[in-house]
Amino acid sequence: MNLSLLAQHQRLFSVACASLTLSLTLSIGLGQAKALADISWLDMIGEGSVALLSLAWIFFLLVSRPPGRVTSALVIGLSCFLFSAVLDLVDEVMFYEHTATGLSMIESIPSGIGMLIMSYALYQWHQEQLILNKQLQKRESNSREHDQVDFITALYSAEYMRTQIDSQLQNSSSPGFSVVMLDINNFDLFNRQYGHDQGDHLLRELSDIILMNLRSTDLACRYAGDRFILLFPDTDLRTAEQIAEQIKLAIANIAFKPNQSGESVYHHLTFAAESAITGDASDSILQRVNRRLDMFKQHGQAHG
Ligand SMILES: Nc1nc2c(ncn2[C@@H]2O[C@H](COP(=O)(O)OP(=O)(O)OP(=O)(O)O)[C@@H](O)[C@H]2O)c(=O)[nH]1
Repeated sequence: MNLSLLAQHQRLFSVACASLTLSLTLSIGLGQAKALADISWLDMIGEGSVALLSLAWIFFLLVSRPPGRVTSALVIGLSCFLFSAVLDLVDEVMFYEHTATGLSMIESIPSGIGMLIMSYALYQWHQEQLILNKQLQKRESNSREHDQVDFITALYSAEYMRTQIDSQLQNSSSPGFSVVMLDINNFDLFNRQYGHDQGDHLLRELSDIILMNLRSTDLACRYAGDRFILLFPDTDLRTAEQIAEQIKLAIANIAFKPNQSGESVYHHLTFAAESAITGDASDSILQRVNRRLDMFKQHGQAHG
């Protein structure tokens, strides 16, 4: 599990810990232990699960969401809820003679406030998701299959591209789409000079530049290693080549800074394009464009 986001949430982590500590201190400090015979174990299991799951939700939020308004509101709301859930749990094993009314008020108010804050956060999350969906459109086509995502670039894999090409072939009576395959030149040398991590970082940055230069209907996937494959629905070969040329130009002009140093490294791509022809299958069109790209690379040509 990747815990790197946790380091960016120290304040929210403290809020959750403070809520847990305060509720435990209050509920244990103000009460007296019940006799074992008076404890309802069924209630303990039910309320214990609510408290534990609230803690688990906070943990998963902290390790999976970046800092921001939505994350803060969700964690603060859940921490309020956790506060009430812990009081509720502990009063199964403690009884409160003099403070019962005060504690029951303290117990019910934070969970209500927590629910309100979380409802606000969920609405904000919904708004955030609408924006993210727009950005995701070029990463994914008609379906979402997270087991086909390449975790380095967050682009879909070649397998996903095959399914999307197949659906293009099935949906149109005469195929009217093009594909482009891009390959980074001398990526092996870059890996050897700056290390594999920097190579991964470069793949991510290049993916972002590729996406930035696509239209909302196009799709980019990682084919293999330093090869990317693009799908342009309803697009002729010439237009697809023009877009690929723009991507190539954009990448050639970006100064990549390995290890955040002052050094600038520029990258060049080779690409090949193919249009679908009658009788094509996803494999045949991918093989054609792959072969064409290999041919260009062998002859040192920029593109076809
Ligand atoms: N960092 C990183 N490197 C990868 C990954 N997948 C493949 N590679 C590396 O990509 C390199 C591809 O090497 P080549 O196919 O020779 O490509 P190239 O060096 O760009 O050579 P040309 O295409 O002929 O210019 C190899 O060093 C692989 O180890 C990855 O996920 N991350």
